[in-house]
Amino acid sequence: MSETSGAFATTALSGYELLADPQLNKGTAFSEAERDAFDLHGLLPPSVLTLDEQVSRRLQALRGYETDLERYAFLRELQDTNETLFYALLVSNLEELLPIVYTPTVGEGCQHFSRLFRKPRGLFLSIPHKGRIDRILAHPRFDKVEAIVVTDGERILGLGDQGAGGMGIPIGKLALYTGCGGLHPATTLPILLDVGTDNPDCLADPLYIGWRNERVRGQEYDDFIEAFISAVVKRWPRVLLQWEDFAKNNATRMLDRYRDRLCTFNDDIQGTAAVATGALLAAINVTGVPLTEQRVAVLGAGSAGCGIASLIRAAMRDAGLSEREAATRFFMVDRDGLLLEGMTGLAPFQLPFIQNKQAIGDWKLSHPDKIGLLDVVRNARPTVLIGVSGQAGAFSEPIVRAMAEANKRPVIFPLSNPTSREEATPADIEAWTEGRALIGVGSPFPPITRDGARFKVDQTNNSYIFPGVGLGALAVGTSHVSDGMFMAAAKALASSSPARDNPKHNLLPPVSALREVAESVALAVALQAHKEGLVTDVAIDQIEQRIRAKMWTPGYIPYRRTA
Ligand SMILES: O=C([O-])CC(=O)C(=O)O
Ligand SMILES: [Mg+2]
Repeated sequence: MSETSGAFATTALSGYELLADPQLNKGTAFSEAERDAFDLHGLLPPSVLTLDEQVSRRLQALRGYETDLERYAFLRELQDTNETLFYALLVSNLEELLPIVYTPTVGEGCQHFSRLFRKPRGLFLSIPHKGRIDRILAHPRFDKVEAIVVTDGERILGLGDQGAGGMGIPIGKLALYTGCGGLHPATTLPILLDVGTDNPDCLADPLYIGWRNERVRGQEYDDFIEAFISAVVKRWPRVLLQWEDFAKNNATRMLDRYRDRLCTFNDDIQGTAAVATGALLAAINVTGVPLTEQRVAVLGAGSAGCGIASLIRAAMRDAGLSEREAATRFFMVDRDGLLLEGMTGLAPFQLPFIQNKQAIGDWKLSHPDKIGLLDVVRNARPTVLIGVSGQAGAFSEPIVRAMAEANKRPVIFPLSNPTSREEATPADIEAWTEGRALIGVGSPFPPITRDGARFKVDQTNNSYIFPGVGLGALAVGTSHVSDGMFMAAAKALASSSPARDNPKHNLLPPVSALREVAESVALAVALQAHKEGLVTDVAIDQIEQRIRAKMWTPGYIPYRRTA
């Protein structure tokens, strides 16, 4: 184990052991003095490089690969070899590397996880080892853990059940916690809860690395989650735990069950809601249509879709709409069409957003028994269309054209991930709306041409929110993560919108500015937590300083050897 004290760190590791520790390894950047002290001569080539030199060497190697999956594997290997270098490379090339470390390539990384697995990172907690969770968490390696991202791999992006391969997602999310939110890598821990998989390809794959079993459900599943959360809270009482890519019913159930017990949130429900709400608030500056006059159609009425609707509804109430009136502004479309009064099989979290039959009594319908998105757009004339359905192409030309007919500046956010699952491409939306739409996409796309110039479409991804929420929550040690904190995050994002100064500019800051975005989101979130009484031991005038102090910038510090 190592100890850091300001200008230097001490460790008892030496030789190969030191080089094999990704948190301590500096590779060719170990100085002559360190090579003397830690018996590294001969194990390293003689030339001593700087971190900058290492970064440019790695960048060159990275660019030489043919596919993004190869680049993903290269970066994962680097992360498991030398974390400081990995983060120095990431932070100085966010725009280029985020699509590899994170969405969309991380999705492929999950699909190929069993092939790519090299070294252990994070924890795999599986049903057969339920009785051992305490012992596994007890390892001193995890003493510094403050932030956990956990998945059970059942709904990985829009790619469905990836079983243990889902581990790629917590690893990728935490890379952003450090790269954008500045949390020290030693404080982060990715966890995969291996409760089996119902993906037949995984089950049939002789090289599948997960627990080869159908998914455990019902009471046994709930008991396992309970054992996990109890062990986590016992080991790290103040930990921040982010739920990621759980299937819709479990996502909402677990959030409801545990949000009062620890400092926790669900990124797909709350993070996605905050980025969508922030981008919508920014769009209002451009369209001039106030929140109180917005109507919102959402394709995909799962936990993410209903999370978005909840936060926008809360913003509408803040803007002066009554609870009742605000509730009528949402048109949620799922597999069986528009969520409507009298439908059976609705989940509790969908109930606040069902339309009543009277309200749609005069609609002209092409399919009265199942009201699809096109009928919704033609009749309800929404001002905003959001997709979290995972269905590529679901925003068809007639649907997008109907949005353009109903609105001078339609707001269209196909947010499904990865790129292959997006409801429409920015280029198509641009063409079908004669360039009038305000577009936000979940995954990165190549720039479109607008007014004769290249225009980068906003990646309206929860990466604009969760690193800042985590940073803000941890910097002030908030006991819980409230809905108000996500509203504060959304508003902070909207207030950093480049479109505020010029309506032709983007709704969101560029990906290259995600570190600054995280810092301002963190400040808003921490101030809100303070206002809600969720912070007990940090004075309000210390908050900004706490956040800054918590942000680690990747760099090497000298080592001294202990016995
Ligand atoms: O990971 C992302 O890019 C956004 C997200 O949470 C999801 O799609 O599940
Ligand atoms: Mg997710």
